[in-house]
Amino acid sequence: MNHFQRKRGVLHAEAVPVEELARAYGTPLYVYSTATLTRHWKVLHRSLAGLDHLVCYAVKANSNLAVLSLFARLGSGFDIVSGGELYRVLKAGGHPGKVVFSGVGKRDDEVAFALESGVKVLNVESAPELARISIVARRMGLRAPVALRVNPDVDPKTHPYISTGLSENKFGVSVDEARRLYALAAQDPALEVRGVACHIGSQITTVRPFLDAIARVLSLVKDLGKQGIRLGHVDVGGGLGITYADEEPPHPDEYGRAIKKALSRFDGEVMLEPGRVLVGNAGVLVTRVLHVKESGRKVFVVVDAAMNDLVRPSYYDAHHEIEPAGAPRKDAEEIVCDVVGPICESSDFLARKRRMPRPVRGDLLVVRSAGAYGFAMSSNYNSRPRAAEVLVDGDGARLARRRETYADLVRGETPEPEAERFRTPRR
Ligand SMILES: Cc1ncc(COP(=O)(O)O)c(C=O)c1O
Ligand SMILES: N[C@@H](CCCC[NH3+])C(=O)O
Repeated sequence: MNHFQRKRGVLHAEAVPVEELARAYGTPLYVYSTATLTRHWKVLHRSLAGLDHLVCYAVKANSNLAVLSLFARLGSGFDIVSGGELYRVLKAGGHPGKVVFSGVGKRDDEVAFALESGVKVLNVESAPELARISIVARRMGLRAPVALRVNPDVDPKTHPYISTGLSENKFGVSVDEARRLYALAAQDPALEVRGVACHIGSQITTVRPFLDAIARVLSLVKDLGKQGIRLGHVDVGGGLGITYADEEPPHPDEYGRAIKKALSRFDGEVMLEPGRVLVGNAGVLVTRVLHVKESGRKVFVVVDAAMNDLVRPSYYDAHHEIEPAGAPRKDAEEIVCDVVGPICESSDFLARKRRMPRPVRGDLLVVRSAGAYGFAMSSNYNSRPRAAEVLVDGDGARLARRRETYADLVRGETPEPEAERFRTPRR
């Protein structure tokens, strides 16, 4: 369920017509719904009721401060993959004790920042990383709370770029290696073994791969218990898919209940790292039509949003529904077109071979399901300032991040006289 619905033919974000938001904030524009974000988080949280659990929202999906602060107020934890994400979570009022730090490569300064902030746990993805974290913690006179991210070698049947739980992927350690590393970590005074984590991929549309992964993780937990290594939590990662077109992923409630059942006998805390399922359908990208260009037999609808604003179609050939924000024009002919941006790459498209009523210059189009990995993956390519983001709440909206200005684009590019100069040390 999301709160982007048509009323009298006009698309609304909650009670606000999207056209009004575009007039007020300009395009391209990301619009998020507070009601949808809240509802999604609560549904997942409640589906695990009765189980000691923590929902750690995966910040990478949408790291807007207003979104993070909304989740923080709901009591959410956070899954981060960089020092920058930790900084954002803290700025947004997130509790460091509910933060899990994932990722295959953490710099020493990022590990130190996490340890001094008091994060809940660092998910460790290799033997050298475990050794390095131990060194940093020892230097700081601290014990680092760690979990190993196990790669359970199950096929999540998703796009290869976002599959992470196969042995050929760079993520995590095998179950066998985990056994060896837990034994090492348990002996290391600079490390405190807290739990185990796994994350098998993203946009997964059946429960089965999650359950297979959990079964493997639980068998590891049992074996370690026999060796006297008790794990206090199991983190099942994120990855639950959403409907972009005709996918039929399990409802978050069904997914939550399945996880709860699979882990009902586990005596400890269960953690989740959902990203897309919480924010994906809570956001849209609004863009204005610049031209309708006919070229031979092809029709290109040229809009003011581009691959720098939403890279998913170019990058994964991902499908996003696109529809007019206003009431459909009665006399408009149906066309098959490519919806493209102004960037000089042929891969700059938001949709290809898409059937829609022929728009005219100035019309607003809404790209659906853009709340996850939308703005978060945007860039300044072609020196395009990044779009504004607004958070709608009932019949109002507030700016969650202002549109970048041209000045923002060159900020940090120091003019020559003050430029920091690097000198090679004298030999
Ligand atoms: C370690 C980790 N946790 C959580 C997530 C969130 O995934 P999703 O947005 O598919 O829920 C990801 C991204 O796939 C991830 O790499
Ligand atoms: N960026 C991907 C998801 C990656 C998940 C991160 N581990 C997407 O847009 O679908």
